[in-house]
Amino acid sequence: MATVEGVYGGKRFNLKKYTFPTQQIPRLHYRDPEAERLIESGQPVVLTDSELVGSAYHWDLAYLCSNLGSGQYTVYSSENKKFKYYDEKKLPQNKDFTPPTSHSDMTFQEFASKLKKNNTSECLYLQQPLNDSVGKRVVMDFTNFNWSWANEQQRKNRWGPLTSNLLLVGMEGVITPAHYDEQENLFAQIQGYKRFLLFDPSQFECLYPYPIYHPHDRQSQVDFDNPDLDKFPMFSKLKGYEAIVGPKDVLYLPMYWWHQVESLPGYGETISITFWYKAAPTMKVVYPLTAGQKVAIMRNIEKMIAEALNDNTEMPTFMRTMVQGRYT
Ligand SMILES: CC1(C)c2ccccc2-c2ccc(C[C@@H](CC(=O)O)C(=O)C(=O)O)cc21
Ligand SMILES: [Zn+2]
Repeated sequence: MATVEGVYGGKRFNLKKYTFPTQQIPRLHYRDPEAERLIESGQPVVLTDSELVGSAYHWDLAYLCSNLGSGQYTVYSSENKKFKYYDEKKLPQNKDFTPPTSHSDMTFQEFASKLKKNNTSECLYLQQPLNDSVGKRVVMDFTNFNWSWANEQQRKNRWGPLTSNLLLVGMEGVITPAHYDEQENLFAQIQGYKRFLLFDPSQFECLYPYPIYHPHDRQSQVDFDNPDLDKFPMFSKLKGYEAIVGPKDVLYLPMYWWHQVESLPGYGETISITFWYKAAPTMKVVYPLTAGQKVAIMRNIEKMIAEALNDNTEMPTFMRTMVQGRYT
């Protein structure tokens, strides 16, 4: 895989080279009116100086080992550095699906010792909602997050309720392949560097997500390292954005925006915390519809058809019949 050298904030990074062009995401002080405008209009922006998780800037593997208690943590394991999320609830209706990663529960101490052994045959990614099983110092750090600013953003942008704070600890080099989420996300980086590749929701037609009933729903079918342009011709039209997110940075990642996230090698394990907010209930539909709203409409239609047919194997024929020679 070809790499290109990137310099950012005086640091050098080995960045994987892809076939599509990208441009930089703005990086602004969190109180900059332009930053507020971008968030308000659902555009990604890297925010500095927010101290959103300032009380956790001292979190490192050792501190978390001593203060996360002996609770069980979900640790994903992959043979190839890629962590393609899959929805376990959809496995029964997809008999021939083989999960690309496995996961097991272990204490944080067990996870940390595996990281130190770094027998890099196995790639590990800890992903765990922060809950009350953590030690009291971590609870203290959590309560001291900059909630007044986060709550202000939630109110001003009419986001729904905060649904979860995920603690993420990844081995350097792990990659979360391209997908979109249905929640607003304030992504706070504590340790290490993550490269975000971002794509506007209108790039849906270039990224070919799996069918809605597939365990990889919301993930792109395209292998970014070896795109099959016969199967996915529009991928050659893809245009993206990118940002390197380092310690103390917060990335506002708008709902429905596609993202691929790479824990950049050479700077140790990455520690991040996500703040996921449900979407605000759409009170009054305003036209023209946004690209994200059109994705939501497509999802609802796919769900309805799958439910009505009650047999996913009929979906391809049904969808083709509806569109071929009529809407093509
Ligand atoms: C890949 C992994 C560990 C995972 C496995 C199984 C179920 C869920 C998840 C999950 C959810 C969120 C992230 C964080 C981030 C990507 C990144 O930072 O790597 C991201 O996509 C986001 O913040 O929206 C990462 C993961
Ligand atoms: Zn995501």
